Amino acid sequence: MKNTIVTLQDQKRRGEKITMITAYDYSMAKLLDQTGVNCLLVGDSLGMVMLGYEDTVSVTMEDMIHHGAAVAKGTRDALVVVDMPFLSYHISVEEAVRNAGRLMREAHAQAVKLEGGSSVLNQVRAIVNSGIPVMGHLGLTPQSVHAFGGFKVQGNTVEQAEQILADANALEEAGAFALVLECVPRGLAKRITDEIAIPTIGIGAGVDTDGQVLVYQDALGMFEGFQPKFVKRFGDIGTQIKNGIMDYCDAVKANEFPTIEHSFKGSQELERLY
Ligand SMILES: Nc1nc(=O)c2c([nH]1)NC[C@@H]1CN(c3ccc(C(=O)N[C@@H](CCC(=O)O)C(=O)O)cc3)CN21
Ligand SMILES: CC(C)C(=O)C(=O)O
Ligand SMILES: [Mg+2]
Repeated sequence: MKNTIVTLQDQKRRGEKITMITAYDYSMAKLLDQTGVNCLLVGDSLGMVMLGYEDTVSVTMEDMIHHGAAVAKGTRDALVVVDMPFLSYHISVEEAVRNAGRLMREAHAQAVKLEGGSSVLNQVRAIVNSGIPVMGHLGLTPQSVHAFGGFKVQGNTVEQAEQILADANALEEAGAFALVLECVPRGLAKRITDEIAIPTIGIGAGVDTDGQVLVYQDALGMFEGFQPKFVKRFGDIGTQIKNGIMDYCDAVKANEFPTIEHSFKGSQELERLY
């Protein structure tokens, strides 16, 4: 069944956990969608897991549209949310609305996600007013990695925690339909989840958020760059890929692949000649 922003909000009301996983291309989106996962996130983490960058800062609108459109094509049931990349919503409210609109029109997103609290409230209001659902993202907001001095847990001082709580309330007030909480202490995530009416989706935010999100390469053992503490491996697809392709290479070298079943017989006319 098609998931919408309304079904996600109903899940919070009913106390039913929300599931979200990243997706970046057509064939993977098609597989992931068949699992019944509620939400596919075309994350700007694609810069790191698909393009090999050190962080997400270099990701462009064109990258997000390219991958977003592929995911939308492969998805039937999940809600497709596309990240707004660094600097696509900071320069002006107008640019933010234009870029959110491009993600809807050109990537066929059903909602957009952007990072930050008090500094982006005008943008959130304007995008929501144009009819585009907005998901917020607080805590470790990776587009600010250089301001944070690394990918570090956020909200560990009382002052920081109060700011994140205030930002969560302000995002709800500005019209966000849901909120990602990344790398914050679990008590803070619980407090926010209890205090706001919109669903919270955690990544490294403990067990009490209304839902969870992971990068699929982390969940399936397909990314060898780093493994944050919040990741659990639910599969070992990296090993399966390597073993499968080693078997393929061995079979080619041993003349065991292809066999006659994988070959095309020529026409009768051609069979006489070759
Ligand atoms: N593959 C992948 N998975 C992710 O979860 C992810 C990305 N890429 N790219 C974008 C951001 C970056 N993220 C990250 C990256 C590293 C840590 C990390 O190493 N965290 C340390 C905690 C460091 C500290 O607070 O001192 C950890 O041990 O979890 C956390 C989030 C989350 N996002
Ligand atoms: C990790 C999630 C929340 C994200 O923003 C991304 O994948 O880009
Ligand atoms: Mg992101």
